Amino acid sequence: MDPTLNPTVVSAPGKVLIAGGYLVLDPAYPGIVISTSSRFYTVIRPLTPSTTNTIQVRSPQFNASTWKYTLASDPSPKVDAHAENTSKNKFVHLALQNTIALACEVRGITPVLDVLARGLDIAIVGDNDFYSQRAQLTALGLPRSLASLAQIPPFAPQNVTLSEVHKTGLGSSAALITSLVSGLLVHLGVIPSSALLEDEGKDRQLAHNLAQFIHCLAQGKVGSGFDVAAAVFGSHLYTRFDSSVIAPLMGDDSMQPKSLLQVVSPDNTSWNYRIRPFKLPPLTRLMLADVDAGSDTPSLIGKVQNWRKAEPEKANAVWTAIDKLNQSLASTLSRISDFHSQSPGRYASIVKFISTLQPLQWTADPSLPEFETQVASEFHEAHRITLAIRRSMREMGELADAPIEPPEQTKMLDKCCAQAGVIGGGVPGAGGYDAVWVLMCEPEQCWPDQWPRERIEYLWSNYTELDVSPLSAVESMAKGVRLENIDQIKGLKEVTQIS
Ligand SMILES: Nc1ncnc2c1ncn2[C@@H]1O[C@H](COP(=O)(O)OP(=O)(O)OP(=O)(O)O)[C@@H](O)[C@H]1O
Ligand SMILES: C[C@@](O)(CCOP(=O)(O)O)CC(=O)O
Repeated sequence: MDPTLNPTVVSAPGKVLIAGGYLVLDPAYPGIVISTSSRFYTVIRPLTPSTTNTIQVRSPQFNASTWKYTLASDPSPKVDAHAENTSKNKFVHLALQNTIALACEVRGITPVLDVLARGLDIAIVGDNDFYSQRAQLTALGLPRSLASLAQIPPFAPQNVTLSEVHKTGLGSSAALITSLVSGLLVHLGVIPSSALLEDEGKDRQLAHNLAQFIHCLAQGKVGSGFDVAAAVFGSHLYTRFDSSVIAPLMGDDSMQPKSLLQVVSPDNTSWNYRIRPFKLPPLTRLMLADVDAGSDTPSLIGKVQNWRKAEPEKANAVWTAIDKLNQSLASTLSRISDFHSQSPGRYASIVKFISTLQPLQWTADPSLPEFETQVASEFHEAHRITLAIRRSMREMGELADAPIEPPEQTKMLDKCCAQAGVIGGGVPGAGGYDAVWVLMCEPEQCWPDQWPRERIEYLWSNYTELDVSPLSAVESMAKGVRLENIDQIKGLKEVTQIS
């Protein structure tokens, strides 16, 4: 098969941290991270016309976004950006440099040079959700609704450069790095393509460790890493790794690590992150919105860290209490999923029943049979815990003088969480004014205008105190990074073909 027609295509999902913001920076506390159906795609083919050792990277959704590089291999593999590139892309450059260096270490330089003999064309695109679609919707004269988002063509051009784009907080850089690094690992023969069809295994861990390190290097800091972990493994309960594992590669000579493999190897026991299985309960739906106010995440993190240093005892007490709630949320949602496994039919009918009732009424009917009462009570418990988490996060915000859930967001979230069929909601990740998440029942059928998601859409589109725009993402059922067939992803072939 002609590799130009049959490119290597790898996708990786975005993320939403629904519980554990700030706490997850400390290995003592896990976070609940949900991976999204919105993904980044990397498409790798030989370059036409073929140019030995040249790598062309294109982001066709953006203006002036093509970067060219040359691989020099003497004395060791080095990727140099062409002087005529009109901008730099540190994330892409570091991903190329380090993934190629690893491939040379694992396979030897000759097989890698063989793959690069015709040069490489790499196209990178992200689903529309990663970038705000407000301007597109306005230009098309469409209201801000899920139906309108479905009318925007896939991988729509943003008509700006990458540095000007308005991101929505789904973790574009982590998904981009994960899909690019994993795509290269497959294309250069470091891992077999079948590795990305399985959910677990050492090759997936290798992709994680390498992507995690490159993402830290590109960001110039080591965060908790939950975004890269979600891009690789899908939704899960995340406990962070100790940053000392990548310290040897984070110094000044980081472009030329001595033995990259030794550090990123899945056999390196210093990688101590923990990934515990988790997914949202069946017949529920996560809805996300981009709030056009914006917050500076590093400044929020700085304030929380300063407060923790200044008042360690109080901070530990607050964090212990929040962690207890976060863990109860995870176990309550998992118990709800177990009820579904026990009796999918009865589970479906109780979800339909509570979808039209406000949380207060879920457990009020004494005539419900025991199983249905138990399921409804667990849903109510999840509702109660999400409210308690929000209260505690607000308390932390007040103590640290950081607007983690600012009053405007509280007002809107309270309205969302009081709707019939809504389980809970919050400000994802570091919080602030950027975004909100809401979890609701999504029954198999419903009377017209009775879907919880329609109520939330209606509320958001008529909300005047904040500028709220829904995203189309739901939870990714396909877990983390995966191999794709270009013909099965709508619009991908057209947007990535070489013009
Ligand atoms: N489509 C793309 N093509 C190439 N590089 C991209 C693309 N999207 C993002 N990037 C890279 O990722 C960088 C943005 O990373 P940054 O860490 O600022 O975003 P982020 O925090 O992941 O954003 P968000 O969570 O809001 O999506 C860009 O400067 C660019 O280098
Ligand atoms: C505050 C923090 O815990 C979460 C930030 O999440 P987000 O980028 O706002 O989705 C930082 C981190 O985990 O790296």
